[in-house]
Amino acid sequence: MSDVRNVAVVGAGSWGTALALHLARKGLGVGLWGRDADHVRAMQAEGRNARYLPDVPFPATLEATSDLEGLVSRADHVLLAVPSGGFRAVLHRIAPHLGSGGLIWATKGLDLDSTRWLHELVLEDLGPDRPWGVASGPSFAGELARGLPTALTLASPDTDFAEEAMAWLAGGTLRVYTSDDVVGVQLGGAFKNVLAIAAGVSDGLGFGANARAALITRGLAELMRLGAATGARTETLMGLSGLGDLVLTCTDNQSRNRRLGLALGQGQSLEEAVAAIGQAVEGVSTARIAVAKASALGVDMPICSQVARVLFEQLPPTVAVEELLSRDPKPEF
Ligand SMILES: NC(=O)C1=CN([C@@H]2O[C@H](COP(=O)(O)OP(=O)(O)OC[C@H]3O[C@@H](n4cnc5c(N)ncnc54)[C@H](OP(=O)(O)O)[C@@H]3O)[C@@H](O)[C@H]2O)C=CC1
Ligand SMILES: O=C(CO)COP(=O)(O)O
Repeated sequence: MSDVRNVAVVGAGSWGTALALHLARKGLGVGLWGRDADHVRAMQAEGRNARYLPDVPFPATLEATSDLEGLVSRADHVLLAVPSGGFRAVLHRIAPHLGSGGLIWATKGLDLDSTRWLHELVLEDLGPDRPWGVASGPSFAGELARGLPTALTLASPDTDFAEEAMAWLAGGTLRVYTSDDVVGVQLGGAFKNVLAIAAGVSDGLGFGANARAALITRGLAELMRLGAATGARTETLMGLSGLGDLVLTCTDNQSRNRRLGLALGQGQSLEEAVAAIGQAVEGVSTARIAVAKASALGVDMPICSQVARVLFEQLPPTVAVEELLSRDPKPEF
């Protein structure tokens, strides 16, 4: 039984709100920070997050706030759920105000400017003594928010902290597994978004189930090669935060990354598609990072590279697929 009573959830989008709802339903006191004061006032007045999860009312134990510094200074632990593009700035902002507890983030992505893993930013800002961990896995916000069964992996270099965090995060319909493979868990969560765009493009072009399954498995091969070059463990990439999340987001239209790909495959521009989705589509910036990592590490990532060319070089999706199919023959592994 955990003695954690108060958790600060930073980021009042879909995922932060879903996690906050889950924790509040477990009986924890949860403060949910949103950056937009008008949005926070609306959540306080309506007792729900009409912008991101309109159908799920807040329990009495969940309070929205725009006082970030006050919230994190009072919390036993902090759960960060902002998009990767805002991670660094929010981390800088909260670092001087954290209480004595740990930091967990549920962001999927890397730092675009530096292409560094988020745990490297955390170590730089919070130093070696602050316990931290990253939570990732196949988890659509709407499903967790509605109390549907979900499983995540929580990775931390500190095994005791991972077990403690698991105790207050898990329960009800959320099962949490621990891991110490912090690179593997971040790698799967981030780069599957690029592959979900690829699967969406394929389906948007009207290609069939064969093509989708090929993209998922050859995409997994790209994750494995990147993992081998960065120290991730194969079993992590075959687990919830790798294959689990890859299959989820490549096959279900709740995925915003897959929906972006569908729209591109059906002829929409990147700008039109991102605007229509209106929420974080992390695979766009992660596609740039994939190209940078593949080149810096000498890793072959043809699907991720073609996604980046479709996104940023106006390569027509049909040509991207033709080029993938006409690559030189080679052994599967
Ligand atoms: N949604 C999901 O099912 C899941 C999402 N994730 C991950 O969680 C992270 C957050 O995504 P999600 O909640 O879905 O995104 P949403 O688009 O639903 O919400 C984004 C939230 O972050 C805020 N925000 C946007 N940019 C910044 C910034 N620069 N600084 C501070 N806050 C910012 C937005 O504020 P505003 O409303 O004012 O724009 C909004 O509250 C992503 O990394 C995503 O991959 C992980 C698992 C599941
Ligand atoms: O990461 C997610 C589910 O695990 C959410 O995927 P999207 O960001 O593509 O919606």
